[in-house]
Amino acid sequence: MTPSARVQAAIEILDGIITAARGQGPPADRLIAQWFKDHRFAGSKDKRAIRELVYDAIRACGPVPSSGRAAMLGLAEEQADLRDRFDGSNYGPAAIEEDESVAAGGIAPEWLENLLIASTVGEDEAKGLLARAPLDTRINRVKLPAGSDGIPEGGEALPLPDALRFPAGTQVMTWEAWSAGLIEVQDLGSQLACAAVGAAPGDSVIDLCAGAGGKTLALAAAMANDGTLVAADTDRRRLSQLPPRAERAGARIAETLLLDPGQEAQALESWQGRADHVLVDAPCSGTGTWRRNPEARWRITPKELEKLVQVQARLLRLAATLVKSGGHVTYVTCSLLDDEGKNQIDAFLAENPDWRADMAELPLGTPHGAGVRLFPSTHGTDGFFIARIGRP
Ligand SMILES: C[S@@+](CC[C@H](N)C(=O)[O-])C[C@H]1O[C@@H](n2cnc3c(N)ncnc32)[C@H](O)[C@@H]1O
Repeated sequence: MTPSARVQAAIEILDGIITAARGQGPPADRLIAQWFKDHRFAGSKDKRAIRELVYDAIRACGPVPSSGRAAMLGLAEEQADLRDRFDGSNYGPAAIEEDESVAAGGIAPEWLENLLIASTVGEDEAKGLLARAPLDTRINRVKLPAGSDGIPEGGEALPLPDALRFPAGTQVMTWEAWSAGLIEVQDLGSQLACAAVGAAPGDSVIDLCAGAGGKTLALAAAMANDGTLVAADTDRRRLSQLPPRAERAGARIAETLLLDPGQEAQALESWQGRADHVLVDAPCSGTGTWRRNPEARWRITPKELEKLVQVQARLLRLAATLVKSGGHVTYVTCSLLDDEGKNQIDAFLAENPDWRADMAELPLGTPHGAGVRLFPSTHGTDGFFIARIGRP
């Protein structure tokens, strides 16, 4: 493909991504993969260049652009030589007309930028949300006890002993060590969230929003496969991905529990006041994961955010009923918005003055309210809020 044809391909894909973002359609990655499937003439170099153009354009536009072409012209404001690709050549984009619509830059739609500012996220921290993420892994101590061989070479050591960082794009999933369950792909921020729980062998632990089990597997490893570990979620599809992952990782103690939305407490009735730890990795806007899903900032709406905040508050209160005296709830969101983090814990502690903030000591994190925040720019992780509170 010519360089201009690649730009036109990226414009077409961006059109699909913009439509999907407005109508809650498939994520960008899936739309890109579909385009490649439908256009088999694109070679591997074409694919790499097109993917890069698409993601660069998404990152370059704060608000949702009016079209893929407007988004690409927005990117051309940063990468001036891109304008030369609008040459009207065969399969290339038509020449640029005067007064054409050019998508606005910025970090995110204005309402979201305002919320980030109100949540004291600085300009550099906000920009860092759109950086490229490296590839972090966790050594699975269930299968690779300390001192054993088999740890992949070349990884950068990180402030958690089992965390190793590789460059973005490293194909870890093709490695024998991954197939054998010796390592897991997991952002350092997620690993820190699991460390904050403080789960130990023999404990009873509930991972209340387990999804496909990324954190469940880390908890099983921290518990050395000894104790009780319930992985609950309302999403059948995500939860169904957990048992095969647990099998590969040798996480024998993980048991799944599918919840009915709105009926979670009934399904967990037998757990009232019994758990040592409950992890609430709450559903959230995902402002901390824009490095991986930059188009997520075009998808979220104020109304959806409001609904998420309500669900988070409900799940936090449910979690509190499940822990025993002396037990802990660890509340985590991959968001930097205070409404989804600090304010949730502040409100809970105000309503429940007998509970106390009892944050675990972590090697990274900026104190924020009763917990800490992690920033891509400062800590090299996804953005997170993590707090741990204790029942008297
Ligand atoms: C941030 S994701 C969890 C990611 C997962 N813990 C991991 O480490 O891979 C939030 C999860 O909350 C789940 N969820 C949403 N509403 C829920 C509810 N009412 N009760 C339990 N889980 C819920 C979603 O299905 C989603 O899997």
